[in-house]
Amino acid sequence: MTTLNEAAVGEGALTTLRRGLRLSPEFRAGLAGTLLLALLATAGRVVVPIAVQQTIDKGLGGPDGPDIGFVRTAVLACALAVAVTALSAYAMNVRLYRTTESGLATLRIKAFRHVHDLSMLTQSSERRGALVSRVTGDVDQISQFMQWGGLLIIVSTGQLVVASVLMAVYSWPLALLVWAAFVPLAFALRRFQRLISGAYTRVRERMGDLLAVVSEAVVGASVIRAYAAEDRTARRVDETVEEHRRAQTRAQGLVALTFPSSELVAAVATAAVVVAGTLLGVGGDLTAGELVAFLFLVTLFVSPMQTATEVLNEAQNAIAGWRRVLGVLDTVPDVADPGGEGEVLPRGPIEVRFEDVEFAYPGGPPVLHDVNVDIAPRSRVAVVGETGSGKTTFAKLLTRLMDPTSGRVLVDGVPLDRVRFSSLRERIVMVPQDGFLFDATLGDNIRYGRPDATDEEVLRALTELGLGDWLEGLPRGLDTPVGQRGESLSAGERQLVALARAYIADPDLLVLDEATSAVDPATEVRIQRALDGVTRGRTAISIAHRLSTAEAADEVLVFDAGRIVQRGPHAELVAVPGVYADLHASWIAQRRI
Ligand SMILES: Nc1ncnc2c1ncn2[C@@H]1O[C@H](COP(=O)(O)OP(=O)(O)OP(=O)(O)O)[C@@H](O)[C@H]1O
Repeated sequence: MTTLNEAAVGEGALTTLRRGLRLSPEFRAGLAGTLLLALLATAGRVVVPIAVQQTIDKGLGGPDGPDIGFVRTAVLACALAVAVTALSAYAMNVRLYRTTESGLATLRIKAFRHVHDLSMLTQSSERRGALVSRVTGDVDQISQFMQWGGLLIIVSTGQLVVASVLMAVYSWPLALLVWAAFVPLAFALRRFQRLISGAYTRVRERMGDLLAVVSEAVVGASVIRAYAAEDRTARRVDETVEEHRRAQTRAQGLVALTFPSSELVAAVATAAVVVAGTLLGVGGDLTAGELVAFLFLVTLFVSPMQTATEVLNEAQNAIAGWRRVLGVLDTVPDVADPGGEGEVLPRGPIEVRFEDVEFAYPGGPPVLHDVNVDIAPRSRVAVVGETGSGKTTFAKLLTRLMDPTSGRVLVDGVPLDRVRFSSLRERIVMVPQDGFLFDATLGDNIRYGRPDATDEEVLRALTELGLGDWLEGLPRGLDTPVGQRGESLSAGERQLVALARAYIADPDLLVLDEATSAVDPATEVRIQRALDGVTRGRTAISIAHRLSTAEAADEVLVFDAGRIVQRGPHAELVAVPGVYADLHASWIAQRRI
């Protein structure tokens, strides 16, 4: 399996919501308490209309004239209710923020760990940045809904129900009038909501385009300058900014339409209530207090309607976010750690064996065929071949960055997929062509190979690799910052750091993908010296791009179109016509250039 599992995309919104909520148990913890507070906060709002009605009808318009004592009691009760409402709303929000933040933190950690567990193959087949956005952007979308929208749906529904019931209690004909006015609005809002959701999907797509164009322009700045393509690039950036602006304006225009339409319906409903209420009042079916209270209730009834579109939108976004996060979590890692049940390799130089190994990248043709090879412990092997012949694929299978399509890879007689990851990563280390450096000091980057190494150990390692003089030449020694991706160092120096990092990790099998970048003669000598030091005494398999590595190796494996076509020491191979002799000839020719 290489791409992320998208099964969640096809499932219903409620199933996604249920599965999403289950991922963060914190959301459920204390939910009953939060709901109780929400209920209090909602109930408190209807106290004011009731108090106003009682004050008008009984306090001011009572049969014996105004009753100041009653008014005072009503006002005090009202103030108390408002205070309880405010406190409940505060407590509810605090609880809500706490539970959602810890729930989302759990979700982020789960998603991030899982991304980490996915094989290199799955990771690299995803669009760059898409995996990161699933852990960040998508979780943020869920966060907005959980902190605001989710509860608002509950509170608003509660408010709608309570307001409706009270309106019906005061006067059911007036209540019917209000509902009749709002039914068409509810349908219109549903339609609006679909349009808005579509418009915001386009805004997000345009935003994605914009980010891609801008980041490409920043990352590729030197190429853009070299080809004097500033104007072309600026035009492309301008166009994507303009498209994003247009999409955003359209979406906001639609949102802006929803508010006046509900305002308009609310005004019509209020006017109708005033006219019909007055007529009912004249007929003796409604008191002045009841009419005023009813008007308050209409306001309470309207506000959930006004926020409904936005809340529904948030809900849709959150469900889309959960679907994408679930897509990550549903993807089963194809290179799985056998964990505690797996085997731990004993220390000592490793023997490697490939048995009938075939490999094809997903959806592609086979790129390794019938690879059978034994590599003795402590031997230095050079892997050579034309570009695309399968050397890197061979190295990735050897370090279990992926598993063979068929056949087995064994280390010290144990199938690689039976070895615990912790043991595997400790015993087998790969130095990739571009040994990624982190934005930290030189010392920290070397220590990445063994975090508990002291400065003395790092210094000793550098000296043993013959790099003491290089270090002395650096102004701040081990404290020299290497910059982002190590860009403050030269390409050759970055290779030296990568070698020192591997050396300090002290593996028993070293897999090296030699860098192809040309370096100055002094650095070349240092790299050569460091390479000798780092491979000495261990099994070392190098994808060789330099003649010297092949010459120094105990054995050379020659790959051609995914097969090992020749193997043996350099001197033997170079003496017979074949792929190696041709390769050797081209190396020699290059040297002369
Ligand atoms: N991630 C991938 N997805 C699909 N095909 C791939 C992938 N990586 C490599 N290939 C294909 O597999 C074949 C072998 O590639 P590989 O990288 O192993 O060759 P190589 O000998 O290491 O080449 P080079 O010396 O240029 O690094 C090539 O045909 C390549 O196109």
